[in-house]
Amino acid sequence: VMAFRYPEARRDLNQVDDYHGTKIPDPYAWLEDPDSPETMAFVEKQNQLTMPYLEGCAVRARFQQRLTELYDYPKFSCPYKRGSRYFYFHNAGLQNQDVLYVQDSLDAPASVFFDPNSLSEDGTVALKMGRLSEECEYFAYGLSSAGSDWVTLRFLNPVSLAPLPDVLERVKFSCLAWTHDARGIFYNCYPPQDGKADGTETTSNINQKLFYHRIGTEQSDDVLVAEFPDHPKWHSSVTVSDDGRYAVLSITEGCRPVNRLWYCDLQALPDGIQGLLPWVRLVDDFEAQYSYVTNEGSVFTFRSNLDAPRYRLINIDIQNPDRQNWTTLIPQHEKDVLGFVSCVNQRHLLVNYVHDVKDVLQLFELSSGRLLRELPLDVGTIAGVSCKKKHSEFFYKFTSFTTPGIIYHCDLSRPDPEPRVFREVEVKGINQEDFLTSQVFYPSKDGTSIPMFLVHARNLERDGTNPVFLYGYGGFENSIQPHYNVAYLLFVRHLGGVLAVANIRGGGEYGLTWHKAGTLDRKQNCFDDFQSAAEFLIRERFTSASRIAINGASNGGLLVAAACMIQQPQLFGCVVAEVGVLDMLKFHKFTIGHAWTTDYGCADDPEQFQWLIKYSPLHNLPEAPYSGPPYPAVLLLTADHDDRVVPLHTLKFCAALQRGVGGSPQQRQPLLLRVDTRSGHGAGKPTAKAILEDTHIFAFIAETLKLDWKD
Ligand SMILES: O=C([C@@H]1CCCN1C(=O)CCCN1C(=O)NC(c2ccccc2)(c2ccccc2)C1=O)N1CCCC1
Repeated sequence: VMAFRYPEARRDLNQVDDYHGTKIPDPYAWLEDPDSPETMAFVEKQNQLTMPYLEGCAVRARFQQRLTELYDYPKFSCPYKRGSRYFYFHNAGLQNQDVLYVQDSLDAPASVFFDPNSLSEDGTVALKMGRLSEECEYFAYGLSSAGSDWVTLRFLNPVSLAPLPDVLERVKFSCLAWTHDARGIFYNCYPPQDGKADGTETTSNINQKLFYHRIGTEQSDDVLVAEFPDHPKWHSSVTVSDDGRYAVLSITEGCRPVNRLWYCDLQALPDGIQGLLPWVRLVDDFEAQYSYVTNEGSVFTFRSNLDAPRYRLINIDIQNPDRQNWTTLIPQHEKDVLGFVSCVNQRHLLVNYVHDVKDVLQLFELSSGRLLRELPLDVGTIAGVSCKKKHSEFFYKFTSFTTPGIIYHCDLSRPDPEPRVFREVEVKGINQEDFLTSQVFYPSKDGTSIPMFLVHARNLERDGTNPVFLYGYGGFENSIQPHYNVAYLLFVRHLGGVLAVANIRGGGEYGLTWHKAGTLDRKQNCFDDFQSAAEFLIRERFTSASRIAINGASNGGLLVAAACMIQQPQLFGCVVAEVGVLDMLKFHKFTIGHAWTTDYGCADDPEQFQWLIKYSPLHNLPEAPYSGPPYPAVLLLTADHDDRVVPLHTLKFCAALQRGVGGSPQQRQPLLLRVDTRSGHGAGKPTAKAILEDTHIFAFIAETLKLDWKD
């Protein structure tokens, strides 16, 4: 008898697509319409099966109570000095959204500047972006609802807090750059589209445009300053230079770390910004990335990966723009990756390096590129920096798996500038001494050495029985560095687990070569690296296959749900796949999916179709009747307003999984789907939803791996 009766899902056997001569059935294509009664019924039935199971997990109540207790600690961002005042984000502990405060000095009383919690009952309206004009005349801010990428821009007077009537709609993936005269702001928006635009639609986002909005005017009067009708996939982003003179335009196509670099001398515009700007095309190809750092007159400094996969700083004098005149300000490091770079104190550069996935912070001289000093930092990650060229002081926030956050303050105008602890946050109830963080390097299938962080109790017995929570991402040059997560610590402390974070290829941990090695026709390297992590943990007697839970979200959902579960079902005991990319043949058709072809390729291309069909989760599941090794327990998560990775990926995959594997009598472990509502891909998720989701994830892991709570 089957352990679970899964909801029936209609299979439309007439739905067969032809990919360059190969016929591919797509029987659940009807699930691609989020608004059809049939799809809504499918979602309802899945939640009706899953929610009772999750509520019924033995440790759920205990985990939720403990997680809520430990989550309830005060959180602070670095302070940002704007004008004569300081602004910072703060969360008392369980507030759904962080609140923006302002104070006249670092030790003056603070008052609420902007509180997104007042904008919705359930905390699902989030402050996605905010920008004060140069002299603090105005505050521009973007709100998103229910987890969608769509943003509405509004403005307020930063002293009186009085709202302005200006409202800008259809904003998405936008820059927010004031001209220094504070008369207006550059931003991006999309043309009007048929149907909804609330984050539940799957309509493709193309033809993004760049506008200049003058304060006090209607959005319909905004000045179109850049558009690319011949390149519907292009994104543009403006930075106004530190001296306020130049609009620096970065043009990207998809998610490759490369961009064109155009600029406009705003002072040379006879009548100001009246139409398409006379952009000067400093770099007009997609060979490398150029990120504006600062400029001294006509000499611009860029962080670039041109002939430097681990990045370097180059200077370009726009009066002599030919490539042979470009110079190197800070050469590429022979091992470490150049991270963020910010100008501070007029003549210094605050420079971050990543050394074996751990952050380093150094101060350089802008004029010479000379290293001045290293700033002290424990083993971990810089979670935030606040500095401006015109300020002599700066702040940076340190975090790690066991440190919630330490904010440092450094003032370079002092004779002996030493960073000092500005704010250190403690978490009641967690003793940092209980945990041991280590970094190991393990061989992947092709012999490549892969870094992995481990966090476990000091007295861990390596007897092969410890449960493991193995997390990975593996794409888009996204590096997974140590970060504080209370749920991870509860898994270690109360479920006796080992947290493992594998820095697999596709990320940016070792620069472009690491990223490229996990993309396109080499995407299988990500899956090999992740499977090798599990094999290493078993070989080193941390654990055994049935005790391993793997988790990943977004591109990480592809990693776990698909490649690892399907390719090695016997290697894992539990899989939690969040908002995953699971239909690799059709992802480019929905919302912003077309931007991901830079990592994945596209099934429209015959050669790339061959790469994708080999690992696409939806297309590599067993067909019923299945008699292979039982699958791990599976929890699939998605949400109705996820317009980054639309829920259809997960819905179709769930239907195919439950039919292909769920019908087998050997399949004792659950294969479940939970679709959340008024929730999206993750950004801006309210605290209440985040706690509930982490509770469900770890309660499911505890239940299916049969873990007991230990106080
Ligand atoms: O969500 C994602 C991927 C991962 C990184 C951002 N992303 C995105 O899909 C971002 C979507 C929109 N977007 C671009 O298409 N280019 C970005 C960009 C930002 C960060 C990294 C790469 C590109 C951009 C826009 C304007 C100016 C400059 C850059 C951007 O925000 N995925 C979901 C699953 C697979 C990949």
